[in-house]
Amino acid sequence: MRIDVVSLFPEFIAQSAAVGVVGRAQQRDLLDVHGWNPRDYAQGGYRRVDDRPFGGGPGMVMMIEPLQACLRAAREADARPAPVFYLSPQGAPLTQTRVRQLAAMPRFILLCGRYEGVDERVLAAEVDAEISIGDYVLSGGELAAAVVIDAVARLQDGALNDAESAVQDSFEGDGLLDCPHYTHPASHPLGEVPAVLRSGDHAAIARWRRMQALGRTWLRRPDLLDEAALSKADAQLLAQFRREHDA
Ligand SMILES: CN(C)c1cccc(CNc2ccc(C(N)=O)cn2)c1
Repeated sequence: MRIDVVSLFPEFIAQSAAVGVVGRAQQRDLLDVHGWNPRDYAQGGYRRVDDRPFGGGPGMVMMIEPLQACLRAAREADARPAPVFYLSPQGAPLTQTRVRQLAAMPRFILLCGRYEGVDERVLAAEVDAEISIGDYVLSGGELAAAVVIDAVARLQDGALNDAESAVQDSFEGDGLLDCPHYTHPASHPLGEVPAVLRSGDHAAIARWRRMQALGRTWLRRPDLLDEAALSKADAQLLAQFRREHDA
């Protein structure tokens, strides 16, 4: 998979994509992240990339020309068609379902805004969809781009080794929150590890973990818990959790 990122700070993107799971995915040729700087496509001595907003008001707006030239260069760097996604607070909220869709694409381009954003005509002409990583404002789209890249990278086949891919089975797999996790020591002043996890009874362990995931989703994020989507076994486990919780 190839991801091209248009940003005034491409070094930020390159550095964040060089470490951890994303860096390893690149080393394994599962992913290619390329940064592009609109300033390299700005004409004139000052290499201007932003200007004052029409209609007045604070801040600056990123200009059309450098962005359009930079997007063209990024698009033409690879023969495959490339959707362009703009990271902005006005975008569609990023969900794991959306991450799975993005992770299945051969390539896409991420456009990172700075200042007050980009000229609306660029969005209309060049951007296929806007993505928001949450309802808050950052000083630039780069951190949001890094989030998208990380979430997509870990879904590439071969990116996670067995120890890490356990997480895929929980929230990412079925829309529930994760169950609690414990490791050595079994006894500690902070408390004991639940006995079931040390019982060796793998069916009971799987049931307990599922019940915990269902229960925690019910307690913390009932909006994620679509009763209809629950199997009969899930509904029974959740009912048992709620009985024990209310007891
Ligand atoms: C209107 N405005 C301030 C603005 C408009 C566009 C881009 C930016 C760059 N900052 C970002 C980008 C994304 C997110 C997110 N939530 O995904 C948060 N902040 C700011």
